[in-house]
Amino acid sequence: MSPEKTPILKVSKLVKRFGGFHALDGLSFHVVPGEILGLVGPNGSGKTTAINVISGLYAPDGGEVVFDGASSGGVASHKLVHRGINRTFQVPKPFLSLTVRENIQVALAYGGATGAPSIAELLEEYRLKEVADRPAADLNSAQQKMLDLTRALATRPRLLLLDELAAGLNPAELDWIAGRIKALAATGMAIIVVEHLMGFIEQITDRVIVLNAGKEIFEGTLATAVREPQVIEVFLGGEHAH
Ligand SMILES: Nc1ncnc2c1ncn2[C@@H]1O[C@H](COP(=O)(O)OP(=O)(O)OP(=O)(O)O)[C@@H](O)[C@H]1O
Repeated sequence: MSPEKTPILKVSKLVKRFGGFHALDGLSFHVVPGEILGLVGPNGSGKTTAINVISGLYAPDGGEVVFDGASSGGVASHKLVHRGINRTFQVPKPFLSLTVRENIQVALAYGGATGAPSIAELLEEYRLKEVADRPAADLNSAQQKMLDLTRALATRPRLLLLDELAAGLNPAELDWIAGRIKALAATGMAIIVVEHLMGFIEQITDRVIVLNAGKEIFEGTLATAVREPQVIEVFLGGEHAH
């Protein structure tokens, strides 16, 4: 990460409520181009909600999201895709009856991004070539995750949000996808990773934000985070999100 770079995303005092419950309670952070930022924290601490607000799935109830110098909070997902934000889902939802190739074709057409990778490149790079002409319904869960990633990449995001992409992958697959994610960041893409697998987070992130109850309780490297008493307490069940 180059600290002198201008952030591509700035989140300030973000609030998201569900009824009276504050899933995000004044969250602030930024990410710069080429950086891989980890969002970690116990179950229910607000990680996926943060991704959902930044990607336009939910409008914030307070605070500000600024992407590439313009306010983006409350802007619909499809508009944000065209502005350069895309994401993967904890549970991918491909068009099950379409083939893998057709799913990627739909994303390429939808994104309409100049300089987007080709279908052939995406199939090759994300190990989907062998299953290209099979319906997405036939894929195993690791392949579904890769299809979801290629769908996002087909729109050529400048900010990519990865929500538990690594969950369910075996150690060899984890190493391989860590390399792919680092290669994407090396092209200048900003990447936010939500993940429970700490080894994986340590391997790929430049910096982490630790969340608890919708607030940041730590910002820095994971190696430092795991020595912070407040972080340890939260993970071991002291002052917990629930
Ligand atoms: N659509 C929703 N309606 C009501 N409550 C919600 C909704 N989405 C999230 N929540 C609540 O907000 C809190 C934060 O959820 P969120 O999914 O962001 O946590 P998380 O840190 O991603 O957790 P996990 O690690 O388990 O995925 C939880 O208590 C959750 O139940």
